[in-house]
Amino acid sequence: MIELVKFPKDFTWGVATSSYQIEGAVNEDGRTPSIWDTFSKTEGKTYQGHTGDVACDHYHRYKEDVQIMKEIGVKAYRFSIAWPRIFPEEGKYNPKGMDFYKRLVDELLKREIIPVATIYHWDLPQWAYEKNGGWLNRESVKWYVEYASKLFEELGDVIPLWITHNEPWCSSILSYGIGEHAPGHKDWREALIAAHHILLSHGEAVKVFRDMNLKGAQIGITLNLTPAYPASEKEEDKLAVQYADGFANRWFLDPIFKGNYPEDMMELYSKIIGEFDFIREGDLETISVPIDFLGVNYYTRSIVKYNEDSMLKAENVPGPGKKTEMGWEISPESLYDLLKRLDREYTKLPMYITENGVAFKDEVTEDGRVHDYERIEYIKEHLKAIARFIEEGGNLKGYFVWSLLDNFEWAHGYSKRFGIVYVDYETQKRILKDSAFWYKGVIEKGVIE
Ligand SMILES: N#[N+]C[C@@H]1[C@@H](O)[C@H](O)[C@@H](O)[C@@H]2O[C@H]12
Repeated sequence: MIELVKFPKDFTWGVATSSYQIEGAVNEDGRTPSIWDTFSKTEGKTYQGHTGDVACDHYHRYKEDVQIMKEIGVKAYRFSIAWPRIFPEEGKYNPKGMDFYKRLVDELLKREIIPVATIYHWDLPQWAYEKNGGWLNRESVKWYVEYASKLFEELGDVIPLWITHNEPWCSSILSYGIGEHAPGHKDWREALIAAHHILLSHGEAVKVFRDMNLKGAQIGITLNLTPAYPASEKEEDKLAVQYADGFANRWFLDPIFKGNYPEDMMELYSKIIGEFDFIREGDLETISVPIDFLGVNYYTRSIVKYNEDSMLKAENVPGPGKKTEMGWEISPESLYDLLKRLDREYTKLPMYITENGVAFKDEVTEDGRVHDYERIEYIKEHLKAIARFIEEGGNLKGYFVWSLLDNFEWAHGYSKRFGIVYVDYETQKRILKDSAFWYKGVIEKGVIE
């Protein structure tokens, strides 16, 4: 007996991308460098020195890509807007840069695909970084609000869903603390300062959004969340989970939904960074202004054991499940656990899975196809976890596959393929993978078998 898992008729089936990862055209129509242009051109920062100079050439091929979305039947397209196209210099608006997004949105609306815009997906203008370190400078909040306000003015009447930030954990901790992403700093105090200013900019942008009273438009934020599990039943491993959870999840969930940073993490971090003198009166009220939805990016879980020598008192141990090309354990059941926890402890607001997907070694076979069965299996199992949550009354409104296209996977360059559409970077030819055809069927029927 084949088990059929049904989704609500109005479920939002989508795909997601981001500007620096697919657009290319880095010097076109007034765009100036972002921190990722600089970082990717810095020796040793990306796989084989790959950059986003050309990427998927989406800036020129966007009509073809929107047509592909139509063929797959997606209902919504989550893309990000490149800040350096809109404000190539401080205070200098670039209408030509905005015009690209107006053309893109027109194409989407012509095909009845809902545009979902991420305001910041990591491509900070280089000019902002050069003013005392970008997100380290509290002025970044002002620059960001000026940028977001212009987007609301110019596109607020045609884009119904706005995401202020993509994965603030990555644009602060990974970028200013761990150093794997642009601008590549390795300073814990800087990481927490950047996180604070990014969250503050989120809150200030939401306030402006509310004041503009954009009919039918909603605003939220996308967090990458990684549920942590203990390596054993030992009390010390459970303590390791508490800190791993605070590090990955609560440091962002708590200020947004509870109006405070988690006490246990403040105590832990204060031993490393000293005073939290960058937090001012009223900041947490701003950060926790009400939003309309939460975007959740989910890829994997973590399993941790206690390690006295680690700053977080936690050390990752590999999970028993199958691993992806990124080395991440496949754990759809942890997505179910995560959603139930968010519902229980944080919010009853609508949620969207704004990214879920997987990298495997995709190859074009002799028949000219890409038989990515493992990706179909991955998406199917995660959709089943989502369906179970919805079945139990969970307020989950949509799912965006990461990604529409194979693209520039940050420090991994083009070595990791996440797309449901294969990109031959030599020719820029697009090939719908088997997963794209499978996803088309799921969208058409609203069920998975
Ligand atoms: N890695 N990985 C894939 C994917 C990345 O390509 C996106 O840009 C991020 O939002 C998030 O990290 C997830």
